[in-house]
Amino acid sequence: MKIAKVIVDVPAKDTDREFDYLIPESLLGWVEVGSRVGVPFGHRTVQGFVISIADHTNTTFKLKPIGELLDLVPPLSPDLIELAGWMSKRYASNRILTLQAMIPTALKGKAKRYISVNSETQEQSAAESTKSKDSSVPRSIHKTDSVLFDLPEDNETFKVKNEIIRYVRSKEQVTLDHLGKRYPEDADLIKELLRTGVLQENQSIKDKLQKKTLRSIDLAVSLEEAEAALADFPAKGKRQKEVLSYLIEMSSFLPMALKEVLSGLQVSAGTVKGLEDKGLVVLEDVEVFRDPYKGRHFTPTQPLPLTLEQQAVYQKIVEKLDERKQGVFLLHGVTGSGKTEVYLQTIQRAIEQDRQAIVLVPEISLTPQMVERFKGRFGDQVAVMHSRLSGGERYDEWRKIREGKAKVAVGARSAVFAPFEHLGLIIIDEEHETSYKQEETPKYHARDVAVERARQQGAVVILGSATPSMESYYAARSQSNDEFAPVLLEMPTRALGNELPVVHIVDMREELKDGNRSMFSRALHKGIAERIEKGEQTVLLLNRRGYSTFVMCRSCGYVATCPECDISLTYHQRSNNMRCHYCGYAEVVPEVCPDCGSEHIRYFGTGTQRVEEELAKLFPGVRVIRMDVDTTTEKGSHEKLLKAFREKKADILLGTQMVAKGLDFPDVTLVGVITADSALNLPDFRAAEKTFQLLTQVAGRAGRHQLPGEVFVQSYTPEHYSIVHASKHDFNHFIREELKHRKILQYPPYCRLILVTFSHEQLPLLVRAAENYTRMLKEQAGKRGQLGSLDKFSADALDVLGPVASPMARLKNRYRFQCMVKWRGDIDATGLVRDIARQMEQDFQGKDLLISIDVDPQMLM
Ligand SMILES: Nc1ncnc2c1ncn2[C@@H]1O[C@H](COP(=O)(O)OP(=O)(O)OP(=O)(O)O)[C@@H](O)[C@H]1O
Ligand SMILES: [Zn+2]
Ligand SMILES: [Zn+2]
Repeated sequence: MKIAKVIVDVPAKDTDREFDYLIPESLLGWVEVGSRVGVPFGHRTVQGFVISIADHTNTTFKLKPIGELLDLVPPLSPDLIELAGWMSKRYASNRILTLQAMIPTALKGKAKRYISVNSETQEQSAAESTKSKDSSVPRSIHKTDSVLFDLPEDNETFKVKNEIIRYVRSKEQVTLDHLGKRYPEDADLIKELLRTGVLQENQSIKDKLQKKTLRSIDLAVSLEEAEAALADFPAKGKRQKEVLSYLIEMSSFLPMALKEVLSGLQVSAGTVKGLEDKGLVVLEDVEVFRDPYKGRHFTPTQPLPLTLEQQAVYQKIVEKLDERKQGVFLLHGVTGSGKTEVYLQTIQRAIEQDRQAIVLVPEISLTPQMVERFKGRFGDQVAVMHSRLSGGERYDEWRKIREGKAKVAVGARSAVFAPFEHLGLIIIDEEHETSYKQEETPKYHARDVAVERARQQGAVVILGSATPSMESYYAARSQSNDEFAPVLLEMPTRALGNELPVVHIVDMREELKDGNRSMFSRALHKGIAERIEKGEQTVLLLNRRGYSTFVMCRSCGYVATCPECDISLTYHQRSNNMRCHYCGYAEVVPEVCPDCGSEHIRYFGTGTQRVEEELAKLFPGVRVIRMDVDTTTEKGSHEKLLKAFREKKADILLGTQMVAKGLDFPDVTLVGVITADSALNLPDFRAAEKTFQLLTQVAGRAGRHQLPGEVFVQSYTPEHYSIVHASKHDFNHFIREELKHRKILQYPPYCRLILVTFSHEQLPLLVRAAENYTRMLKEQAGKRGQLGSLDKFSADALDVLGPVASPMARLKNRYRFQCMVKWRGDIDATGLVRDIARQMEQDFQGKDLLISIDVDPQMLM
């Protein structure tokens, strides 16, 4: 009797455990660790994952059998199952949600799957056998029948394989179930055919794969013809002429959404219809979801001879790869130092060892430029996984990996789960990026998952950045008792030998004093004007993240902060006060600056749109591309905008932090940061770190090629150490100072955090629950002798701040409160926090209290 231990898809506390099911005779040999199955649960059938197989059960009930097997090849491998167990524990998350996070959405639904013969492999294997097999073996004449027909039929295995293939081909759509039943004895053969890709699983997920279209407008004639038509446009058609001229101007973005043109120019559909009647434009429904890489040609690249710095780093990594043991490296290389080339060549080595590699990049920098560098070197062996692919596209890429056709997976956070069987290398580019932390359950950090996965598989991890996170750098430097603390590798100069750009800090208080109330300082204004004249390009950064605003004095730069937590107080319009989001401290907004007495004190925040308007006023006729959440919602728009900028269709690229990363444009010689303060004053203990990173990254966009670069950073607090050190490209001094602050206030890396958020529809009940929780947590920790403030140098300690109202105090009709747990040492803080949460949820059962736990949170707002 074989028993499968199954985690079922019923995300609730009391179902978050293993359930035993009998493996029925017909599925013996098919159900494996990692299989997805349908099992009876109460009165219904639910999905589940097999996490282990045993010979006996401890249950006294009569076991129910597994109902069906959902995939012939298990979507998860045993090592991923193990990883999921580790994740649930570390992040206090439901096991089913953790397992589901590892597979593409397409596999989560009730998709209908069937088997077919893979037409590609069909020809391939036929060709291969032609090459290798001895000529006396008869070959089939019919191409369709050619698979494996070259193999001697006296071999029983091949006979059966051929029969299975013939059978599948004879049917339109054979379901998995059907095939399994028909060949009950030959599970292994079918599996092998699937694994080698001779047979493939297809699925029809109707709702997910439906194509979406968008009503779009395009020129119906060539650009020249359109320009000619514009020149002698009848005087009556002023509106039509406007539209035509706009389309000509935007020609590199065509086709574009019709509604964008209508609302942008404030014209009616009739006007556009007029142009259509004249045969100048066409309206059509354009498919919105398209494979962004389909049909694209990637120019093949060859490995570059490495610079001395690259060579030294490469050597160290390869030595570790050759040992086939876990190794973690922190590659600290300045912007333009050629980290990517190091990635490419170490991947090459992993491939030569017959192992595979994962490259994680932040979603936002997963641009074609980035993809191109990997596809250019490794061609079709690269699978790309990111959220902008449609469900079907993502499933296809995933399958390429599962079937062993891809050797390199490039993707955002979740690509860390790419189902490779012999993983050699995991690279995390821009390792300091907060987007590696998933904000929904399971709230995992891809960096930590990568390190754990590498431990399991004896693989190497490279954490690359020009501005490593405090956590990674501190771990590398202290080489603590943690045996997996990363080894620090440094590349302090640019690969092409050019200098890092000169960074000027502009004191905006001085501007105000001299009567300049504009958001552009005189220096930046002049810089932009010069670039426009010379035909060079400018990147302008306006960091405006989230909804948070703070109160600042424009005369002296004073910002109200919490006396306890040293983070900026957040302005609340409704109550006209300012609050601390860590501990709950509040005060009213002062009328005059407490520091200098000026009246120029108020809440602060500017949008990109306002900057754009101001640019148009200051530089008539200037061509600006604005890149922010509003202009990049549509798929591919991000890329289109960057392409246009690269082709020099604009003088200025203006945007939020998306313009800061990974761009490599030769003609960008000026970078301006409109106000560094909006990053510096986020209510987050990482604000200074984020500011330093952002300034360093964006400065790194200037002067990367022949032309030298120049950077202007505008600020009301120009003496702040994050700004001063960023302007000198001085990571070491910055980190020293930042660590000092962290140590005094006891923030990571000197302790770890857990954010616990409570939500409920009724406020009084919620407050009571949050208070109870905090009290219970303190009591429990006290009992264990762990409660204590962290500044008393105890090795093991736990402290609780709050509860306070969350920054987003109400969401979807639910009130939210939170408390922050700071802890350090060998104690199982996560377990404690989780156990009390479960206990409380149980006590409040039916009252709909939700408690969410975020271990090592990145977003504290
Ligand atoms: N060994 C080399 N020989 C010649 N050129 C190189 C070499 N290595 C890198 N380069 C070039 O140097 C430039 C910068 O390299 P790359 O973009 O990889 O730097 P990076 O460290 O990833 O920078 P960033 O952190 O700013 O993204 C690129 O144009 C790249 O082609
Ligand atoms: Zn002031
Ligand atoms: Zn506080």
